[in-house]
Amino acid sequence: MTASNNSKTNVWLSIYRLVQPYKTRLLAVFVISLVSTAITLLEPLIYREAVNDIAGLFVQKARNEVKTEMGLERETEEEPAASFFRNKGHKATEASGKKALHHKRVKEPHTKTHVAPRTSHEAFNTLLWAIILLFTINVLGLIFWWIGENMNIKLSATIERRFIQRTFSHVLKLPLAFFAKRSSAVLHKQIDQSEEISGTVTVFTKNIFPEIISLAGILAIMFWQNYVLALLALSIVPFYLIITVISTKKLEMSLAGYYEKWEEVSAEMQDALSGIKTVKLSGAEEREVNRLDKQATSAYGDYTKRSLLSNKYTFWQVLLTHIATAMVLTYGGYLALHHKLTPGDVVMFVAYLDMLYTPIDNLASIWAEVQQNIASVARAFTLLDTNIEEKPGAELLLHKGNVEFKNVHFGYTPEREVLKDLSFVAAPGKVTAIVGTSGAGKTTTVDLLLKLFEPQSGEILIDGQKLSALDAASVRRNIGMVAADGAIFRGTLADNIRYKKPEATDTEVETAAIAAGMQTTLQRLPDGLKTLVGESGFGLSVGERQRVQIARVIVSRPGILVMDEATANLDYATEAEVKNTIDEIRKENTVIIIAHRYSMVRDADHVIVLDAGQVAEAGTPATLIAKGGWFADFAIAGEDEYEEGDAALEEDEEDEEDIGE
Ligand SMILES: Nc1ncnc2c1ncn2[C@@H]1O[C@H](COP(=O)(O)OP(=O)(O)OP(=O)(O)O)[C@@H](O)[C@H]1O
Repeated sequence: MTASNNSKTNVWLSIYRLVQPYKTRLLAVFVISLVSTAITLLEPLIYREAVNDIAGLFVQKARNEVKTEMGLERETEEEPAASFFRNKGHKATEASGKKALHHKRVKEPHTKTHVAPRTSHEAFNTLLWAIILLFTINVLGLIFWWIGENMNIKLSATIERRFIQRTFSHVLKLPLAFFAKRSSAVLHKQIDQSEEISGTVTVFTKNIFPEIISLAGILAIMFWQNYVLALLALSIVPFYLIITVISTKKLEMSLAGYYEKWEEVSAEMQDALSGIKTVKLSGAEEREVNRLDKQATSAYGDYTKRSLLSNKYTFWQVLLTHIATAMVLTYGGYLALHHKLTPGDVVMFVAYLDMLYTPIDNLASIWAEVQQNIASVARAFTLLDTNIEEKPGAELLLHKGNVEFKNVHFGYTPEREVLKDLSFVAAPGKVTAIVGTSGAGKTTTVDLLLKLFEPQSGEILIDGQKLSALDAASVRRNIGMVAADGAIFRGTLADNIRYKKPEATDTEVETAAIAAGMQTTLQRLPDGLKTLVGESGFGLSVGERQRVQIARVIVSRPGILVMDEATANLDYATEAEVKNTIDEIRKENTVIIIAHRYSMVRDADHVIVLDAGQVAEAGTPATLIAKGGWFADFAIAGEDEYEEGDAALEEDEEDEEDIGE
């Protein structure tokens, strides 16, 4: 089996697993769709009876004319309407009753080669019954279609919902390294294949299986009625199937690239829209449009090529059906002229022929559609096939929160080691600061602590428990992380603050907000904590967004607090407020601070200076300043900046006082 066949089998297996819980409902949709399709198979049989009875009227007329010529008694004809009312049990006149009784005779049946004579009232009756039956069949078919369609819609919605839930929940559990290589827009499109999946599933129960069964029914009736005509009608089918198979294969081949290009187009748009401010400030609108245009032109090119190819095959398919109809009409007409077939049989055959190609046509187009859907559904299933690397482990039993890195080596890629033999301890009840040049590996260090990545060698311990053996979720529950780029979600400010601890009370949320220095923000907002914050925390300044994140961590009362550039966007006054909160927290917790600003680490208990993934200096701020190394320079530069900031702050306060006076 080739790789592509193998992956296709996997997709079908995955689809099967997905729909298995809905077997009974799928079966019900199938049976109802089958009834609504199968019921219409009776139509041509009714046409035949009606056409033959009307033809029988002419036979009767011809017979009477011959009898008149020969001087024999004519068979009396009755007014059709009178006959109808009589048959329906209405009171007819005594005379007409007697007349009817007199003419009551056994209806001679039509045979394959002979149309039996019919009186006007017999032909009228048949016509009337044919109309009633055709109407009833169509209405019943419509009712079954309606019921089936309603059931199908509900089932599709359930399958779509289950599929999107499964894929989304799986993707959320994937390790962070997985997301680093992918655009979120592409991922979003890959996850959202719900319509295609339900379309693929229900097309089987609603269309494919009922169409196949009706096809078998039509063939059986055709062969039963006249196998020569049936064979003639079918002589075209092999050619039709060859075209269908070729077209499906060719159209399918062009699909994978086509989908990839579309994902690129939407990723391109999302990138530009999410970075709209940068786009505008860089005057890059035109460039972005041109970039999109290039991607879109290529995607549309593929789309057009595919559609033109599809039209070409449709043309040949339809032409073949016309040829088949012409052949059946010619031979059927010939047989009818030679009294070897009744006109009703010919009409019936043409009607069945029409019905025969409809399911073949439908099956071909449905199959092409399924192939199309499968290609995109396969992309979603590849996501599901991506292994959840976050292995389950033991629950972290947090005691005091002692963090220890022991000879840790780590690299994002095998070629480059980012952390080299890193060892340090962050003790409980103390603030440990990690500083160093940009790219030294500070964020990587805390990402390893949060189990977002696994070290290649060495060990990380929390209260003596090996991180590698612990459950990632339980580790993250116990560590509060405030990052510079943390997200604000759509919802109220309070919802955002209790994101890590949904059960937090309103008072807890409010206390945390105040501890994070949000008092002024809350006074400014009309609804306070109930204020809705939009996408990406729209309506909040960068500093305010950072304070929300600090409050989020404070409310969750983590045993270990990690702040990665958490106060970078705060003014010195707010930073001082946050530091007071940290001072409170540090009494019982382990605090790790990563900062580029000296003011944030000057009161730390222990400082680690990282340089190219290694500890270059370590000790208290005072000892490191005394040593006169990198930290000493950092402190001097930081003090100057802090004093400037302080002076600016004092000036602002004085100005405000002046205005107040
Ligand atoms: N997902 C990633 N894939 C590959 N390399 C990465 C990834 N994330 C970071 N790096 C690289 O690892 C190195 C350390 O990055 P890290 O973010 O830990 O540095 P940092 O000290 O926190 O820097 P900064 O102070 O600028 O935030 C950098 O050279 C960076 O380019």
